Amino acid sequence: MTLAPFGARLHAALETRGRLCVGIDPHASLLTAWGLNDDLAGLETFSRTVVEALAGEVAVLKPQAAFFERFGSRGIAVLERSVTEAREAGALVLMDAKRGDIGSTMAAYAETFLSPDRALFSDALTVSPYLGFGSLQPAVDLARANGCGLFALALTSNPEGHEVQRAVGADGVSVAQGVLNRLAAENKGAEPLGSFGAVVGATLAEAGADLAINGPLLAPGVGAQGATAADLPRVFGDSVRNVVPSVSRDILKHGPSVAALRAASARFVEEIAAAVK
Ligand SMILES: O=C(O)c1cc(=O)[nH]c(=O)n1[C@@H]1O[C@H](COP(=O)(O)O)[C@@H](O)[C@H]1O
Repeated sequence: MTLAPFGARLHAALETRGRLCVGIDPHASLLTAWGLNDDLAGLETFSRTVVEALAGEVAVLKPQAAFFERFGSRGIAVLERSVTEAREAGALVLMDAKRGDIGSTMAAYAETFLSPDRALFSDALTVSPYLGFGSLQPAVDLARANGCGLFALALTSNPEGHEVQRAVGADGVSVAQGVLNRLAAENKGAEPLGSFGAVVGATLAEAGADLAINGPLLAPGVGAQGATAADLPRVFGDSVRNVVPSVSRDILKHGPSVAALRAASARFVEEIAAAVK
């Protein structure tokens, strides 16, 4: 079955389920706070609970691969099941693996996450463009062919990102703006929304870049990193209509109660809707 383009699927999901991505980040401290052990069984219970609570509710779930990789191949098996079950329950899955390498290796990463016949097949993948945006071409091509999306790191939520991303090249264009321009080119003419998104932290004092890429803008940093829904219009300006705020710890801390997880994510959806008119 061929999927419709990711941008169109995301646009529809945001309209029907609300504008929110929830991260599945099984931190050791969260497992402990949920009364679980920091082991494979704890990981399994945590992930199953988040998927059960939220995959039928929120537009996007974003598993953070690092927390599953901590447990080796059996942790990755848990990740595989989480992805499959979340997709079956109707959530779009954005795999947060931040892959980026030379083109020939990038092709293998793309196959892993963006080929429908692979166990970790996801609707979209976070990618790092810092080996040069062109090195991502195999992922761009496979995503386009299979109805998937990419989110390229442009202006990340952490303070250290600035030294690389705000650097200005000989042409007077910042590194981040260069990434945004390449994404805009990939999204040209796409309706209602392109499939090639940027990551732009909600924690930024200001974007200081042209965010009109005709694609989604993933905005981590809301909650535990200090940003709030009210910050979004200031950071994103007119492009706020394409923002997809992402929250992990500030929702996950409400578990293990399924009802409390749902209530916390519903509160964020409401706050975001009120801030992003
Ligand atoms: O790509 C990301 O999702 C991401 C990019 C970024 O600039 N900053 C950022 O925090 N993230 C991820 O978003 C999540 C943030 O988690 P919380 O701070 O708990 O909401 C983590 O999984 C990060 O790896």
